[in-house]
Amino acid sequence: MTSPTPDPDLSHIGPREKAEILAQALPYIRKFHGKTMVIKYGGNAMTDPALQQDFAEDVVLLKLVGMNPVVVHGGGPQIEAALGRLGKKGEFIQGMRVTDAETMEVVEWVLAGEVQQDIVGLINQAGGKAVGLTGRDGGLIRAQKLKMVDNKDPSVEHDVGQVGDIVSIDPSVVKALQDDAFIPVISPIGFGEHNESYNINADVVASKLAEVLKAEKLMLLTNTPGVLDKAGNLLTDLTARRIDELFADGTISGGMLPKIAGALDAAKAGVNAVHIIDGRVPHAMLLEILTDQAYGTMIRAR
Ligand SMILES: Nc1ncnc2c1ncn2[C@@H]1O[C@H](COP(=O)(O)OP(=O)(O)O)[C@@H](O)[C@H]1O
Ligand SMILES: CC(=O)N[C@@H](CCC(=O)OP(=O)(O)O)C(=O)O
Repeated sequence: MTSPTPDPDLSHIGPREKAEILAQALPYIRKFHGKTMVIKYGGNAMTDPALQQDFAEDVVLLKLVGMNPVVVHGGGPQIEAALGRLGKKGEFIQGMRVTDAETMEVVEWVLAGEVQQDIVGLINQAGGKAVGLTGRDGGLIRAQKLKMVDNKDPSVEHDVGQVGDIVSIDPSVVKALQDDAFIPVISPIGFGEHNESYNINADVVASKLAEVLKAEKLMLLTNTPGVLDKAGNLLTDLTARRIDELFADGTISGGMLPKIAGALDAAKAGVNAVHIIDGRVPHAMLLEILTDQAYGTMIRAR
Protein backbone atom coordinates (compact mmCIF):
# COMPACT_ATOMS: atom_id res chain seq x y z
CA MET A 1 0.00 0.00 0.00
CA THR A 2 1.30 3.51 -0.76
CA SER A 3 0.05 6.91 0.31
CA PRO A 4 1.16 10.51 0.14
CA THR A 5 2.96 11.56 3.33
CA PRO A 6 0.30 12.61 5.93
CA ASP A 7 0.45 16.20 7.19
CA PRO A 8 1.39 15.95 10.87
CA ASP A 9 1.46 19.74 11.43
CA LEU A 10 -1.06 20.46 14.21
CA SER A 11 -0.33 24.20 14.52
CA HIS A 12 -3.30 25.31 12.40
CA ILE A 13 -6.02 23.45 14.32
CA GLY A 14 -8.30 25.11 16.88
CA PRO A 15 -8.79 24.38 20.60
CA ARG A 16 -11.92 22.25 20.04
CA GLU A 17 -10.14 19.93 17.60
CA LYS A 18 -7.15 19.77 19.93
CA ALA A 19 -9.47 18.69 22.76
CA GLU A 20 -10.91 16.00 20.47
CA ILE A 21 -7.44 14.67 19.73
CA LEU A 22 -6.69 14.57 23.47
CA ALA A 23 -9.95 12.73 24.15
CA GLN A 24 -9.02 10.18 21.46
CA ALA A 25 -5.99 9.26 23.53
CA LEU A 26 -8.00 7.76 26.41
CA PRO A 27 -8.70 4.30 24.93
CA TYR A 28 -5.05 3.99 23.89
CA ILE A 29 -3.82 4.98 27.35
CA ARG A 30 -6.06 2.31 28.82
CA LYS A 31 -5.09 -0.32 26.24
CA PHE A 32 -1.35 0.23 26.59
CA HIS A 33 -1.21 0.63 30.37
CA GLY A 34 1.72 -1.39 31.74
CA LYS A 35 2.92 -2.33 28.22
CA THR A 36 6.52 -2.03 27.08
CA MET A 37 7.25 0.32 24.18
CA VAL A 38 10.72 -0.03 22.68
CA ILE A 39 11.75 3.19 20.98
CA LYS A 40 14.79 3.31 18.71
CA TYR A 41 15.96 6.92 18.51
CA GLY A 42 18.09 7.14 15.38
CA GLY A 43 21.12 9.38 15.13
CA ASN A 44 19.61 11.04 12.08
CA ALA A 45 16.42 11.90 13.98
CA MET A 46 18.25 13.58 16.87
CA THR A 47 20.04 16.43 15.14
CA ASP A 48 17.62 19.27 16.08
CA PRO A 49 17.66 20.40 19.77
CA ALA A 50 13.97 21.45 19.79
CA LEU A 51 12.96 18.04 18.43
CA GLN A 52 15.21 16.32 20.97
CA GLN A 53 13.37 18.10 23.73
CA ASP A 54 9.97 17.13 22.27
CA PHE A 55 11.19 13.54 22.11
CA ALA A 56 12.26 13.57 25.77
CA GLU A 57 8.92 15.06 26.84
CA ASP A 58 7.01 12.42 24.87
CA VAL A 59 8.97 9.62 26.54
CA VAL A 60 8.19 11.09 29.97
CA LEU A 61 4.52 11.45 29.08
CA LEU A 62 4.32 7.78 28.08
CA LYS A 63 5.87 6.79 31.41
CA LEU A 64 3.57 9.07 33.41
CA VAL A 65 0.43 7.60 31.81
CA GLY A 66 1.55 4.10 32.80
CA MET A 67 3.48 2.69 29.83
CA ASN A 68 7.04 1.37 30.00
CA PRO A 69 9.19 3.17 27.41
CA VAL A 70 12.65 1.71 26.77
CA VAL A 71 14.93 3.87 24.60
CA VAL A 72 17.68 2.41 22.40
CA HIS A 73 19.67 5.17 20.75
CA GLY A 74 21.80 5.34 17.62
CA GLY A 75 24.37 7.95 16.75
CA GLY A 76 25.73 7.20 13.28
CA PRO A 77 26.12 10.89 12.23
CA GLN A 78 27.63 11.78 15.64
CA ILE A 79 30.22 8.96 15.29
CA GLU A 80 30.94 10.16 11.78
CA ALA A 81 31.60 13.71 13.05
CA ALA A 82 33.98 12.43 15.76
CA LEU A 83 35.85 10.26 13.24
CA GLY A 84 36.11 13.30 10.96
CA ARG A 85 37.82 15.26 13.74
CA LEU A 86 40.46 12.48 13.78
CA GLY A 87 40.82 12.69 10.01
CA LYS A 88 38.99 9.38 9.50
CA LYS A 89 35.97 8.61 7.36
CA GLY A 90 33.50 5.82 8.11
CA GLU A 91 33.02 2.96 5.67
CA PHE A 92 29.79 0.99 5.57
CA ILE A 93 29.02 -2.44 4.13
CA GLN A 94 25.36 -3.43 3.91
CA GLY A 95 24.42 -0.75 6.44
CA MET A 96 27.11 -1.74 9.00
CA ARG A 97 30.10 0.43 9.92
CA VAL A 98 33.44 -1.29 9.33
CA THR A 99 34.86 -1.08 12.87
CA ASP A 100 38.62 -1.30 13.44
CA ALA A 101 40.07 -0.94 16.96
CA GLU A 102 40.41 2.85 16.76
CA THR A 103 36.88 3.23 15.38
CA MET A 104 35.57 1.02 18.21
CA GLU A 105 37.08 3.41 20.76
CA VAL A 106 35.39 6.36 19.08
CA VAL A 107 32.07 4.49 18.85
CA GLU A 108 32.10 3.69 22.59
CA TRP A 109 33.14 7.17 23.52
CA VAL A 110 30.51 8.87 21.36
CA LEU A 111 27.58 6.51 22.05
CA ALA A 112 28.02 5.78 25.76
CA GLY A 113 29.39 9.26 26.46
CA GLU A 114 28.01 12.19 24.54
CA VAL A 115 24.88 10.78 22.90
CA GLN A 116 23.54 8.66 25.78
CA GLN A 117 24.21 11.34 28.36
CA ASP A 118 22.47 14.02 26.26
CA ILE A 119 19.33 11.88 26.03
CA VAL A 120 19.43 10.96 29.74
CA GLY A 121 19.82 14.64 30.63
CA LEU A 122 16.92 15.76 28.45
CA ILE A 123 14.56 13.09 29.81
CA ASN A 124 15.50 13.97 33.37
CA GLN A 125 15.00 17.67 32.67
CA ALA A 126 11.55 16.84 31.31
CA GLY A 127 10.66 15.24 34.67
CA GLY A 128 11.54 11.60 34.02
CA LYS A 129 14.10 9.36 35.71
CA ALA A 130 16.32 8.08 32.92
CA VAL A 131 19.24 5.71 33.48
CA GLY A 132 21.91 5.21 30.82
CA LEU A 133 23.18 1.69 30.12
CA THR A 134 25.36 -0.01 27.57
CA GLY A 135 25.02 -3.67 26.67
CA ARG A 136 27.75 -4.38 29.23
CA ASP A 137 25.65 -3.24 32.19
CA GLY A 138 23.97 -6.09 34.00
CA GLY A 139 25.26 -8.46 31.30
CA LEU A 140 22.56 -7.07 28.99
CA ILE A 141 23.96 -7.79 25.49
CA ARG A 142 26.30 -10.70 24.86
CA ALA A 143 27.78 -10.57 21.34
CA GLN A 144 30.24 -12.16 18.95
CA LYS A 145 31.94 -11.00 15.77
CA LEU A 146 29.43 -10.68 12.95
CA LYS A 147 29.99 -12.97 9.97
CA MET A 148 28.72 -10.85 7.13
CA VAL A 149 27.72 -12.67 3.97
CA ASP A 150 27.32 -10.59 0.81
CA ASN A 151 23.61 -10.12 0.10
CA LYS A 152 24.08 -10.60 -3.66
CA ASP A 153 26.74 -13.33 -3.66
CA PRO A 154 26.55 -15.66 -0.61
CA SER A 155 30.00 -17.12 -1.40
CA VAL A 156 31.56 -13.75 -0.49
CA GLU A 157 32.17 -12.85 3.17
CA HIS A 158 33.01 -9.30 4.33
CA ASP A 159 35.26 -8.56 7.31
CA VAL A 160 33.58 -5.68 9.15
CA GLY A 161 35.91 -5.78 12.19
CA GLN A 162 34.39 -5.40 15.66
CA VAL A 163 30.77 -5.35 14.53
CA GLY A 164 28.70 -7.47 16.86
CA ASP A 165 26.11 -10.13 16.25
CA ILE A 166 23.84 -10.57 19.28
CA VAL A 167 24.33 -13.93 20.99
CA SER A 168 21.86 -13.34 23.82
CA ILE A 169 20.07 -10.63 25.74
CA ASP A 170 19.57 -10.78 29.49
CA PRO A 171 16.80 -8.23 30.09
CA SER A 172 16.81 -8.46 33.91
CA VAL A 173 18.51 -5.07 34.41
CA VAL A 174 15.99 -3.39 32.09
CA LYS A 175 13.06 -5.03 33.87
CA ALA A 176 14.39 -4.04 37.29
CA LEU A 177 14.70 -0.42 36.18
CA GLN A 178 11.24 -0.38 34.62
CA ASP A 179 9.68 -1.75 37.78
CA ASP A 180 11.34 1.02 39.71
CA ALA A 181 9.90 3.87 37.60
CA PHE A 182 13.15 4.46 35.70
CA ILE A 183 13.43 4.88 31.95
CA PRO A 184 16.33 2.83 30.50
CA VAL A 185 18.37 4.53 27.76
CA ILE A 186 20.55 1.91 26.05
CA SER A 187 23.68 2.35 23.92
CA PRO A 188 24.12 -0.40 21.30
CA ILE A 189 27.41 -1.84 22.56
CA GLY A 190 27.83 -5.52 23.36
CA PHE A 191 30.49 -7.55 25.14
CA GLY A 192 32.17 -10.75 23.97
CA GLU A 193 33.58 -13.91 25.49
CA HIS A 194 36.91 -12.23 26.30
CA ASN A 195 35.31 -9.02 27.52
CA GLU A 196 35.95 -7.33 24.16
CA SER A 197 33.53 -4.63 22.96
CA TYR A 198 31.31 -4.89 19.91
CA ASN A 199 29.66 -2.17 17.87
CA ILE A 200 26.10 -3.28 17.14
CA ASN A 201 23.67 -1.55 14.83
CA ALA A 202 21.11 0.18 17.06
CA ASP A 203 18.13 -1.01 15.01
CA VAL A 204 19.25 -4.60 15.52
CA VAL A 205 19.54 -4.05 19.30
CA ALA A 206 16.11 -2.38 19.52
CA SER A 207 14.46 -5.13 17.49
CA LYS A 208 15.97 -7.96 19.54
CA LEU A 209 15.22 -6.20 22.81
CA ALA A 210 11.58 -5.68 21.78
CA GLU A 211 11.36 -9.40 21.10
CA VAL A 212 12.96 -10.45 24.41
CA LEU A 213 10.92 -7.95 26.45
CA LYS A 214 7.74 -9.07 24.64
CA ALA A 215 7.10 -5.42 23.83
CA GLU A 216 3.72 -4.22 22.66
CA LYS A 217 5.32 -1.90 20.10
CA LEU A 218 8.66 -1.30 18.47
CA MET A 219 9.04 2.18 17.01
CA LEU A 220 12.05 3.02 14.88
CA LEU A 221 12.40 6.81 14.63
CA THR A 222 14.43 7.88 11.63
CA ASN A 223 14.85 10.68 9.11
CA THR A 224 12.40 9.62 6.40
CA PRO A 225 8.58 9.52 6.44
CA GLY A 226 8.92 5.72 6.46
CA VAL A 227 9.95 3.22 3.81
CA LEU A 228 9.64 4.77 0.35
CA ASP A 229 9.23 3.06 -3.00
CA LYS A 230 11.39 3.93 -6.00
CA ALA A 231 9.07 6.84 -6.91
CA GLY A 232 9.35 8.27 -3.38
CA ASN A 233 5.84 7.23 -2.25
CA LEU A 234 5.40 6.14 1.35
CA LEU A 235 4.77 2.41 1.76
CA THR A 236 2.34 2.32 4.69
CA ASP A 237 2.26 -1.43 5.13
CA LEU A 238 4.93 -4.04 4.41
CA THR A 239 4.75 -7.81 4.68
CA ALA A 240 7.66 -10.29 4.59
CA ARG A 241 6.99 -11.13 0.93
CA ARG A 242 6.98 -7.47 -0.19
CA ILE A 243 10.14 -6.83 1.83
CA ASP A 244 11.92 -9.66 -0.03
CA GLU A 245 10.97 -7.99 -3.33
CA LEU A 246 12.18 -4.57 -2.14
CA PHE A 247 15.51 -6.08 -1.02
CA ALA A 248 15.90 -7.91 -4.34
CA ASP A 249 15.18 -4.91 -6.57
CA GLY A 250 17.39 -2.55 -4.57
CA THR A 251 14.59 -0.25 -3.27
CA ILE A 252 15.90 -0.76 0.26
CA SER A 253 19.56 0.07 0.78
CA GLY A 254 22.12 1.38 3.29
CA GLY A 255 20.90 1.94 6.87
CA MET A 256 17.40 0.82 5.88
CA LEU A 257 18.66 -2.78 5.38
CA PRO A 258 19.35 -3.67 9.05
CA LYS A 259 16.35 -1.58 10.11
CA ILE A 260 13.86 -3.55 8.01
CA ALA A 261 15.52 -6.92 8.66
CA GLY A 262 15.39 -6.29 12.44
CA ALA A 263 11.83 -4.93 12.28
CA LEU A 264 10.65 -8.00 10.39
CA ASP A 265 12.34 -10.36 12.86
CA ALA A 266 10.59 -8.56 15.73
CA ALA A 267 7.21 -8.79 13.99
CA LYS A 268 7.75 -12.50 13.30
CA ALA A 269 8.73 -13.04 16.94
CA GLY A 270 5.40 -11.67 18.13
CA VAL A 271 5.92 -7.93 18.78
CA ASN A 272 2.37 -6.71 18.16
CA ALA A 273 3.13 -3.54 16.21
CA VAL A 274 6.35 -2.56 14.48
CA HIS A 275 6.55 0.93 12.95
CA ILE A 276 9.17 2.96 11.13
CA ILE A 277 8.30 6.61 11.70
CA ASP A 278 9.65 10.07 10.93
CA GLY A 279 11.51 11.34 13.99
CA ARG A 280 11.78 14.80 12.38
CA VAL A 281 8.05 15.32 12.86
CA PRO A 282 7.30 16.86 16.28
CA HIS A 283 5.59 14.32 18.57
CA ALA A 284 5.44 11.65 15.81
CA MET A 285 5.71 8.91 18.43
CA LEU A 286 2.78 10.25 20.51
CA LEU A 287 0.64 10.61 17.42
CA GLU A 288 1.41 7.02 16.51
CA ILE A 289 0.62 5.60 19.95
CA LEU A 290 -2.24 7.80 21.12
CA THR A 291 -4.33 8.69 18.04
CA ASP A 292 -6.34 6.80 15.41
CA GLN A 293 -4.07 8.05 12.64
CA ALA A 294 -1.33 5.68 11.46
CA TYR A 295 2.03 7.20 10.58
CA GLY A 296 5.02 5.87 8.71
CA THR A 297 5.42 2.24 7.68
CA MET A 298 4.02 -0.70 9.59
CA ILE A 299 5.95 -3.97 9.23
CA ARG A 300 3.92 -7.17 9.42
CA ALA A 301 5.09 -10.76 9.54
CA ARG A 302 2.44 -11.72 6.95
N1 LIG B 1 13.49 2.53 0.55
C1 LIG B 1 13.93 3.41 1.43
N2 LIG B 1 13.07 4.26 2.04
C2 LIG B 1 13.51 5.18 2.93
N3 LIG B 1 14.81 5.34 3.26
C3 LIG B 1 15.74 4.53 2.68
C4 LIG B 1 15.34 3.53 1.75
N4 LIG B 1 16.46 2.86 1.35
C5 LIG B 1 17.49 3.42 1.98
N5 LIG B 1 17.09 4.42 2.79
C6 LIG B 1 17.99 5.23 3.60
O1 LIG B 1 17.93 4.79 4.95
C7 LIG B 1 18.13 5.94 5.80
C8 LIG B 1 17.68 5.63 7.22
O2 LIG B 1 18.59 4.72 7.83
P1 LIG B 1 19.80 5.29 8.74
O3 LIG B 1 20.61 6.26 7.94
O4 LIG B 1 20.52 4.13 9.29
O5 LIG B 1 19.02 6.12 9.81
P2 LIG B 1 18.98 6.05 11.40
O6 LIG B 1 20.15 6.85 11.88
O7 LIG B 1 17.68 6.68 11.74
O8 LIG B 1 19.03 4.60 11.80
C9 LIG B 1 17.36 7.01 5.08
O9 LIG B 1 17.77 8.30 5.44
C10 LIG B 1 17.63 6.71 3.61
O10 LIG B 1 18.78 7.42 3.19
C1 LIG C 1 27.59 -1.65 13.28
C2 LIG C 1 27.07 -0.26 13.13
O1 LIG C 1 26.89 0.22 12.02
N1 LIG C 1 26.85 0.41 14.27
C3 LIG C 1 26.34 1.76 14.28
C4 LIG C 1 25.91 2.08 15.72
C5 LIG C 1 25.14 3.38 15.81
C6 LIG C 1 23.82 3.33 15.04
O2 LIG C 1 23.26 2.30 14.73
O3 LIG C 1 23.34 4.59 14.77
P1 LIG C 1 22.10 4.99 13.84
O4 LIG C 1 20.90 4.30 14.36
O5 LIG C 1 22.04 6.47 14.02
O6 LIG C 1 22.40 4.60 12.42
C7 LIG C 1 27.43 2.76 13.82
O7 LIG C 1 28.61 2.56 14.09
O8 LIG C 1 27.05 3.77 13.19
